[in-house]
Amino acid sequence: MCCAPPCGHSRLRVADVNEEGLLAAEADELERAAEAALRPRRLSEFVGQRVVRDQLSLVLEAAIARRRPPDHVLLAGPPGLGKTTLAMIVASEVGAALRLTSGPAIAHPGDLAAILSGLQEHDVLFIDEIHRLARPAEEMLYLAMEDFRVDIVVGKGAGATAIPLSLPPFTVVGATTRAGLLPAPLRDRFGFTGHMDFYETADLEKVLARSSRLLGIELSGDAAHEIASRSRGTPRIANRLLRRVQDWAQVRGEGVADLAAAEAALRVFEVDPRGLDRLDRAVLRALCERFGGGPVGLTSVAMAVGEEPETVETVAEPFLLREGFLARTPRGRIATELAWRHLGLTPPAAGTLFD
Ligand SMILES: Nc1ncnc2c1ncn2[C@@H]1O[C@H](COP(=O)(O)OP(=O)(O)OP(=O)(O)O)[C@@H](O)[C@H]1O
Repeated sequence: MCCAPPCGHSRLRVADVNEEGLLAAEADELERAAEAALRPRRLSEFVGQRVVRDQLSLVLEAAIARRRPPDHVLLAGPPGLGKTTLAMIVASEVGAALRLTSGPAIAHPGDLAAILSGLQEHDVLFIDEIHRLARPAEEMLYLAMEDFRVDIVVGKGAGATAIPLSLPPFTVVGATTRAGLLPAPLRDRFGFTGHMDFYETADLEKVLARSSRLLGIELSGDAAHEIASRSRGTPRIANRLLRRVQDWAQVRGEGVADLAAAEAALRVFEVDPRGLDRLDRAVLRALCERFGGGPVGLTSVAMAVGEEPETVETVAEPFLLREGFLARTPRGRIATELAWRHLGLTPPAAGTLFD
């Protein structure tokens, strides 16, 4: 995605992007549109995450009864579990408008001041990747969240003055994949934190059943189970795999997403029976084959697979850790015996694995 306006990148610059870049941008856009079409709009349509759903439902019902905007909400958890979807649901359940931004898009406090001063009463401001807000913007946000006020600084140096601007009551919904990186003063300003966890296979089957109805594709129960169990506990992945199974069924199959179609499509897209994809296997292969099973630092692993450390840490690692393919130690990442065996490699002799 391009940066916020102050970065100076004009939209016309897109014309300079090579064909591959353009195709990638278009593919991203299509992917986002397909994802948006499958988003639940109300809390009652939101599958799974029972604890967070019950907690949020209470917070929202109480706010509606008091005719007040809900308390600020922080949603923490790995990517693709439904944080953006829940932020949209918060706005629609209380009948408010939703404004969207993200930590990296707010480079200067002035960017945040512009967003805050444009808010209307009861708006819901969604800040994705809130842990990536720059420190001065973060401090401005504390004041806005607590006192509904922002200080606009006019002038520079000794002559600078702060003009206080009152804001209408509003709700911040922050999303983070790295709750531990949020400074305590910011964390404390959220009245409710929802900790989102990976979904059970049965819940993902329900997500898939709903999505297949919306996509107008016939999905058999065993195909739904197969797709769900290879989706790494993540609805975004489940929906994405469903669309690839739909492609396969329509182009190579009989138009029905049955078990044979699901297995064939997942083979084409290199999603293995444990749900590991190319990046997961590349991480494990680098650990085992290049670093002898570790321990090795995140940056070295990321360089070995040609990805950003943050991508490896937030996209591949949570699943690999949870499934027991990887362990984190103070000295770095290590591949477990399961990882070696999954790749068809012989683990080092017992007792030497974690040395
Ligand atoms: N509980 C759910 N029920 C049905 N569909 C869901 C659910 N949670 C997520 N989805 C679907 O998964 C997709 C990804 O969800 P969403 O964008 O809200 O995730 P996210 O946690 O905000 O991800 P990121 O952190 O990467 O921004 C959406 O298309 C949405 O339709």
